[in-house]
Amino acid sequence: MKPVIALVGRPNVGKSTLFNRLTKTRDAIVADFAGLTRDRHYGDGRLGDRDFIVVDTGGFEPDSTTGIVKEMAKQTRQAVAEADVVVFVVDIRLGLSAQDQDIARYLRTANKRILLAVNKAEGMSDSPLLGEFHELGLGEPHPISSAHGQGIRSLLEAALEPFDKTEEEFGAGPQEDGVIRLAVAGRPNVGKSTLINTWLGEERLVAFDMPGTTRDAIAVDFERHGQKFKLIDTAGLRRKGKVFEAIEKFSVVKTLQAISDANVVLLLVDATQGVSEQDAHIAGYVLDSGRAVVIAVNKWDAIDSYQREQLQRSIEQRLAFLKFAPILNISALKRQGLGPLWDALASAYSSAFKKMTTPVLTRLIQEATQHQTPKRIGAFRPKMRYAHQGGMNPPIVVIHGNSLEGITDVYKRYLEGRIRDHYKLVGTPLKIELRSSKNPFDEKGD
Ligand SMILES: Nc1nc2c(ncn2[C@@H]2O[C@H](COP(=O)(O)OP(=O)(O)OP(=O)(O)O)[C@@H](O)[C@H]2O)c(=O)[nH]1
Ligand SMILES: Nc1nc2c(ncn2[C@@H]2O[C@H](COP(=O)(O)OP(=O)(O)OP(=O)(O)O)[C@@H](O)[C@H]2O)c(=O)[nH]1
Repeated sequence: MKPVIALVGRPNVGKSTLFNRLTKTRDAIVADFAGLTRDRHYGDGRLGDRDFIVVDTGGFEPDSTTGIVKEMAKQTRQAVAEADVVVFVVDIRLGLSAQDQDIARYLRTANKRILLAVNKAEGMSDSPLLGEFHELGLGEPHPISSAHGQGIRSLLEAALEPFDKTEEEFGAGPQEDGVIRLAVAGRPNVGKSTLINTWLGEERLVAFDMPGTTRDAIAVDFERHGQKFKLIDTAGLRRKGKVFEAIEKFSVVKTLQAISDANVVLLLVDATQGVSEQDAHIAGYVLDSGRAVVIAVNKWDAIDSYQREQLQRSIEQRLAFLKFAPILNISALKRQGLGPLWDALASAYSSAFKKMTTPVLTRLIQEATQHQTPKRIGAFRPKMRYAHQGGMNPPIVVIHGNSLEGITDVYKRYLEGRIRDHYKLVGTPLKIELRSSKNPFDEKGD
């Protein structure tokens, strides 16, 4: 599982700036789409080949007892509880404050790995001002400048140090071993546990590991018609373990971790509620992850035909950015639509791991160009030469050529459509990467 880093500190010390710096290195699979709501409090980060999740918290005032401030403190506590590492951010220009002392006192009791980041320290890495932060009793202060990107790498290295190298901690990444790693995501009450209990009542349960610690995900292995599945970290089953009774019902962190450990995500939407803001958020995380997706509208039995029509339209609109995902209507309670759902999950998995050869991909892009030439931008017309597969789950197609920076998003989508049609890809995003030869003059004339 990806380690989780929570950023904590009083308002205005630069947490959001640090968050943006830690998360912007990851390139999102697609650009902005209408309807895609991104949550600025959770993001994916990467250091070398190590992935992690960053959680930004509102300004933290541990003793506040009222209104919105109290709510912020509650969310911060949850973020700390779910984190593997807490980065406590302070401001060197304002110096150590009583509030910092309060936060430090709270953090020392939280029983977590804590790193102290002294922000706004550009050009001050040797400053004697750093010394006073030792008082917090949280170890060596790390001088950083979030705004200027100084000291960030060594802070991250220290943060991720306990997770070094063990592949398990970072998730083995997408694997194709015939076992479909499946995460069921959806907001509380959508019917996750009903669906899972229905499945597990009907299919052959192979193994069920109760987690030993909060870091372990629950994984349930089962088989259907000879196809092996591994169900990852399901909220409904978690409820039965008495160890976890105190955990919030819905956790973004757990959802993000489960999504990144999965090959295929089943996104459940509640037919009686429509697509909520929270559904759109979860869908946004799924999109960013690059995982295969199937959308199932549960409780289909509970709405009438007029509502069904309305709902279908609103799903198509609000989740338009997941239009590669098939949408199925099911009733977990009445056991309806479950056969087609299995088929959709299996097709999404095989699409995500589709093998695409260089000759076929190259032929596809050549045919696409013959059919519709990319527009000339400036002096050069983009010229695609060949394409090969660069990854799976999601499938990545890398196209090589000249002046490819001139290829527009519209043209990219056109190429994507042609590749999708040829390979009959359903339920998986497809990523296209363009690599231009450095100097178009070098190959002029051919
Ligand atoms: N000089 C300097 N200023 C910084 C640095 N990082 C952030 N700032 C500035 O500090 C101010 C607060 O930054 P934010 O990132 O919004 O702080 P925050 O802790 O997220 O604040 P809240 O959203 O109120 O919790 C902004 O004006 C930033 O430009 C830094 O490394 N150096
Ligand atoms: N009509 C109808 N009700 C359903 C269906 N599936 C679940 N429900 C009901 O929806 C409610 C919530 O179901 P749960 O399975 O507990 O939902 P959950 O997503 O696991 O909820 P949390 O555990 O709170 O995250 C229960 O009252 C279920 O009986 C369905 O297909 N049709």
